[in-house]
Amino acid sequence: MKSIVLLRHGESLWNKENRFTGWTDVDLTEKGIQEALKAGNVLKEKGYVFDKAYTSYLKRAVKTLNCVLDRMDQDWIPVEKSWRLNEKHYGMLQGLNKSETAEKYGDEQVLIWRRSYDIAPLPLPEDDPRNPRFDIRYKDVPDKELPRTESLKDTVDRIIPYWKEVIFPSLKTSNQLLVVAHGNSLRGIIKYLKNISNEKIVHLNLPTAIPYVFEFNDDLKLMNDYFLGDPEEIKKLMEAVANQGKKK
Ligand SMILES: O=C(O)[C@H](O)COP(=O)(O)O
Repeated sequence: MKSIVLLRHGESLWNKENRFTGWTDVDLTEKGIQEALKAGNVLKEKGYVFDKAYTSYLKRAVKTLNCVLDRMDQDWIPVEKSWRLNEKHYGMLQGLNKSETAEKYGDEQVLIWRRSYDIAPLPLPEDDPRNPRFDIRYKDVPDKELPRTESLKDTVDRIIPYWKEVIFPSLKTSNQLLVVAHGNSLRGIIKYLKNISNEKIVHLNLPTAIPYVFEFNDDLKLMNDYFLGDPEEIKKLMEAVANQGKKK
């Protein structure tokens, strides 16, 4: 069986402060580093040997990947970074506290901004210094492809071509691949892989740094998917993520 392991980064500073992050490049907390190292231990214990890893341009994902590979003593494997694996762009919500935003606009509106398939938060103004066009790391990305906000659909539209053209085809010549990315960019990939409806995807909340394994047969057909960890604990972590967008 071939497998692709999807992993959300460990806790970031803004996860800890419960702020919308999106494309803001915040670092991991100490807890986030420990979570990433733990994920590395789990993958090592299960005997994973990755042929290649993929991650985003954001340091919380890059550093999580580095911690995982360090723990596995697989620091040497080829790694490809792509802006296409970045988190959903959260537009004008970036930096705001999620539960304060729920106090102001209501839980339901925040759920729409966080989890609906095709509704995006208000965009950053064109001249906002946070517009990715002013960030040197995106200098090779055509301006029209750089978001100032995104719905999950927009995220899927930029990520799935990369999945189909780069990540998935490399499974033909590999056995195990690792993708370290973000809560919503991974929700987009999972929606595509499992053909989850626009309505059902609202309820998927990914915990930080819990490996999610997708197994494929030799014809690259998806056979099985499961998290590595205690199901009860994972359920609680998922509920905690869902609750981050509610009033206190
Ligand atoms: O960008 C963010 O704020 C997080 O990475 C994901 O947040 P969410 O769970 O609120 O979508």
